[in-house]
Amino acid sequence: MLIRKLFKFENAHIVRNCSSERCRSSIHGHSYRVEILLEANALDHGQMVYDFGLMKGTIRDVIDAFDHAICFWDRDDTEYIRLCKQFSTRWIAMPVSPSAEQFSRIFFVIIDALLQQTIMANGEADVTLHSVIAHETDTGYAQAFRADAINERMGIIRLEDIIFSEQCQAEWKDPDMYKKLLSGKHFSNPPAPRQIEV
Ligand SMILES: Nc1nc2c(c(=O)[nH]1)N=C([C@H](O)[C@H](O)COP(=O)(O)OP(=O)(O)OP(=O)(O)O)CN2
Repeated sequence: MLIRKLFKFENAHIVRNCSSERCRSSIHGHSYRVEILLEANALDHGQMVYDFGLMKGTIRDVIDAFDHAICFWDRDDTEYIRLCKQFSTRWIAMPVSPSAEQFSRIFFVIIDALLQQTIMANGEADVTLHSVIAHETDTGYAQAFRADAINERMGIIRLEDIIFSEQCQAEWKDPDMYKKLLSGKHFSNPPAPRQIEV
């Protein structure tokens, strides 16, 4: 079974080398909508694949880091990158260009790692990330599956190569969240509620 939760953020970028002239040569913004699709073959004690409320922890935080931020490819012009950092306290450096396709891959890689490092507490069984859909506009989106996230031909995405500015990190509930993710630490879901006999 699949479940899906929608998140939203506003973000600015340039996508170098693309065919659309406006897109490659002018900083512009989008109201992104990101759909996170989780999959499981069994249900937890609440008879859910994964409580939507749990997705409003580290998963929501990491997506919210992109809100009101500028994203740039770390191979972009060094002066452009310097100015992004100078004029925006919220920025994210990415090892790939910020197209819708790469946003969906980036979110897949981060959220997959978050889920794998999360200790489940309410009987959730084999919950995995199925795919991530990044809507850049009302009319265009990209969907990344596992085979896309881990695909050298699309560019290698390592967690350590995604850099969040200090301000982005400071606004997380746990400012050390990404450092913990990088160091393989575990995240704990809230303790299971007392089971009600029915
Ligand atoms: N496959 C992709 N194509 C384009 C991307 C992308 O990420 N992946 N990005 C862009 C630009 O960022 C652009 O701003 C969005 O393009 P487009 O959909 O053409 O935008 P419009 O606002 O013109 O959308 P309409 O709904 O068609 O008016 C370009 N291409």
